[in-house]
Amino acid sequence: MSNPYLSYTTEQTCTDLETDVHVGLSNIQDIAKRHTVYGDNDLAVDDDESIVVQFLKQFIQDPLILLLFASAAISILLGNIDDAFSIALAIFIVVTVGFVQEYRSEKSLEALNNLVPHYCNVIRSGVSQHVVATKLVPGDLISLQIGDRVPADLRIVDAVEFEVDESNLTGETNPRKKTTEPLMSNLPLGERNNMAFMGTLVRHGHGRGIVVATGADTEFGRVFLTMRETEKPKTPLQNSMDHLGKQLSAISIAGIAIIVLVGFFQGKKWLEMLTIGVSLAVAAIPEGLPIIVTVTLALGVLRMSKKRAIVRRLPSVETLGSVNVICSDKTGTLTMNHMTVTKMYTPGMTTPCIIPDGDHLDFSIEKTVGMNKLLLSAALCNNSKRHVNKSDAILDTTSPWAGFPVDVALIECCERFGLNDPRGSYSRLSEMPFNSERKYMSVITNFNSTKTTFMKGAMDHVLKSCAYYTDSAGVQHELTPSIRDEIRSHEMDMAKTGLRIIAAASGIIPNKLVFHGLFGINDPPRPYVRESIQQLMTGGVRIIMITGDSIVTAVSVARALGMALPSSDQDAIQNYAITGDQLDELDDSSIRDVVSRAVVFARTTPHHKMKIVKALQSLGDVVAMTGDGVNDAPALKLADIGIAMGRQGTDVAKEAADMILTDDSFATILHAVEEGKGIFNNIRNFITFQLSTSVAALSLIAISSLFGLQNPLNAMQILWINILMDGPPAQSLGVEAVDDDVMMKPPRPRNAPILTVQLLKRVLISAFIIVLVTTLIFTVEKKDGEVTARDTTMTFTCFVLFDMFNALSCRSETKSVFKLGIFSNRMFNIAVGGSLLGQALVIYMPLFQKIFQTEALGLKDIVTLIIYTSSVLWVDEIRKWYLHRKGLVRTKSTKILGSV
Ligand SMILES: Nc1ncnc2c1ncn2[C@@H]1O[C@H](COP(=O)(O)OP(=O)(O)OP(=O)(O)O)[C@@H](O)[C@H]1O
Ligand SMILES: [Ca+2]
Repeated sequence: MSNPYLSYTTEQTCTDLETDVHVGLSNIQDIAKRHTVYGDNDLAVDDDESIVVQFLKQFIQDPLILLLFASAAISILLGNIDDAFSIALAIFIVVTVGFVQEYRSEKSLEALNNLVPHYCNVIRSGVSQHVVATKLVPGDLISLQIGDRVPADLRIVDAVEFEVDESNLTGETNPRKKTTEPLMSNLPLGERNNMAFMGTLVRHGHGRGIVVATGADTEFGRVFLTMRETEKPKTPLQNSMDHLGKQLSAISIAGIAIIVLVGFFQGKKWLEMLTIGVSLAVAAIPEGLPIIVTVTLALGVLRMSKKRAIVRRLPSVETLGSVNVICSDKTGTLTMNHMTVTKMYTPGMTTPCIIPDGDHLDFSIEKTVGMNKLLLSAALCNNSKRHVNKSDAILDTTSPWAGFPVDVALIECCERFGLNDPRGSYSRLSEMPFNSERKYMSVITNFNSTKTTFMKGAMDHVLKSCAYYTDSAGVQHELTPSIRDEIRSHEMDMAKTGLRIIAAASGIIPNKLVFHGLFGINDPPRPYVRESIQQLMTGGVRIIMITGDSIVTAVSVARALGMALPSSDQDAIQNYAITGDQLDELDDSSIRDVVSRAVVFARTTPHHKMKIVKALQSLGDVVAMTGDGVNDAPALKLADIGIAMGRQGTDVAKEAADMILTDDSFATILHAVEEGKGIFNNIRNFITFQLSTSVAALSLIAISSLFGLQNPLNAMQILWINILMDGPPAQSLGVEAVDDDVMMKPPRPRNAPILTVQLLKRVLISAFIIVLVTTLIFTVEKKDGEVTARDTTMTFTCFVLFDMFNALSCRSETKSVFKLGIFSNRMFNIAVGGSLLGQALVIYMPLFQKIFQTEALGLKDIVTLIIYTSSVLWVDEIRKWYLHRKGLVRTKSTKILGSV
């Protein structure tokens, strides 16, 4: 499809869209009108099918339901209207419960899509504003910089080394350079160089563009609409659940076929056998299993989002429980990224001068000429800006300055020494901006018509460019090797206390600058990081720090945070820490050796992150990696779980990541890993519950058929049991709160099966008890030889109560429900309460009595049944107690005892 804006000049584009290339749209009413015409700039599409149609579809989708309908029809033909009515009602209930669950699962999946709002910078009335991208309208003027996601389809009106990565739209992996020139209007998507498309990512430079299409009208919107038709990819867990479901179906159908055949040969009524067979199939096949898994995953993700971790892809939830290495950057994730200068050093000082804490500007430190030169370089080589708008601040500081935290710390230090921002009097001729590869910043300025270079940054980089130094009196000397050593040893001393070191220099000859001294900058650890690291480590997760900072500073901070380092600095630095440069000199096998034991990677550039992740993965580790920058994106993609910083991270990093931390804090990763492990436990718990019910129901009928007994449960009762098994009680096991002890368990191996021997044993034990006791009750009740309504009611109620007690004990695999708190899962209480109420209606309400062929039971009956059926809980409690006694379960308390 051609696009007219391709061939328009920028002026024509503006005229056509009635906007301005410099100030953007200005009229608020006009913007509102455009918004009503074009709608929100997003891709949310209404479901084309009404909820009623979706519901009705359920009746014809499942072959088993159709079979049930058939048996209802046959019942009518044979004149058994009552039976037909009962079956029809049962179908209705089964389908409704299934539908409600599926509908809920879809709604919660939809909610996931709306968790990460996109922001963008729009210029309206000439003022730049940070707004949610959904509010954009055609004609809006957008400014974009490196790391941004393009919020709508734009005709570019301004481009400075502007390169956009369009791989998610065109598949082309090389970023495309953009221009403002008019082109032919029928170019293919990949060659439309004067346009930027929604969802693509800015990789270089900066630019501006006019919105020409929003929402579903964008190129991405078109692709999205066709994409929606194709099925959503499933997570590995969902796939294995589908697989498990199929296997169980095959087994059940074989079993049911045998039951029906045997019954038939025994001369039972074939219609009754057919109905029971089909109901049993409905009950024994856990068709609800995949749905409950999806809902559990989705609800887990929503819960995590409340704890500030936003999972962008459902499969990541599963991976979280398997993560055994977390690579974290230091600044901003482990530390606050809130920096203050606490020490200053100029050559000649015996000890660095300590800058007292506090806000007051007047303090009694004599500012030497040398210190003044140091401060001046730091102030001139600085990009911090005064806040225009307080609400713009991304950081929680009260500082009136915005910019790189190092720059802010330095300019604030200058202010405290009474040096007011001197940048106005020195015009800046050029700049080498700071980035994580360069590790310094320098500017060339013009003052009184002399060109002077000012530089600040990591010490090694600065010292390399210096040939002289100034002493406290400001006198210039040659930088001899012995002075260099002296400076290094002071740097070392300051870094050992965890301070980040920034050196500063200035001079007229670019490669022979004059060294002025060092700043020691404090960046306190974030709260709870130490505790989180501790908990993760006890849970068998290795924590690795990967930082751009110096090795000494990094080791010191790592140790303060309780990471696994020896107490001697020498030992720690030599054996457990390594710099990026050293890493570059190693071959693949030595790298693997290093990453298997190193705790700190210092002076790294973003490409080292990839190397480290690759090496860890080749060792079989499941790696989580944090990052924020454009250059971190490849490593984030590569890691098993890429974690982007929601506040300070770029859109590029966020798009590459699987999870986003909305508070940028390491402690949040702990919560996410906890949830990941917990969700997996919950899934296993309800599988245990469903399987034991299913096995018990199937065996009960099978046994009575094989021994030529009458059926202990009729079709309606079996269907009712199915609702309990597949429905609310099972689902409520999926939202069980994460157990405290979960972090004591080691991460789950990458491909660990869900059905373990232990789980199957537990299923079989419970099923065995249920079948045994239920058969017993049935035989005792029908002593008179005749199966009466009372007999089946007792058997039926017995089975249902068993199911409830079984659900209760399935709330945890290893922990006593009395320790969990019997009423601590609210959804469980509601589900079980509802089920019991339903059961009461079924046996006491005349209408239902007729349908289910039941009879009212006396209080004594109920008490007897409760006593019998609680056995399944007691036996499981004994099993749990035994596990603890044998020390087969690690809990918080055993660990604490063990470590004392
Ligand atoms: N704004 C700046 N100007 C000049 N030099 C800087 C600036 N910020 C940091 N540095 C220097 O660059 C070094 C490395 O910074 P870099 O940004 O690579 O690490 P970081 O990203 O802050 O740390 P981490 O990787 O732990 O988040 C610092 O140790 C410091 O010496
Ligand atoms: Ca960083």
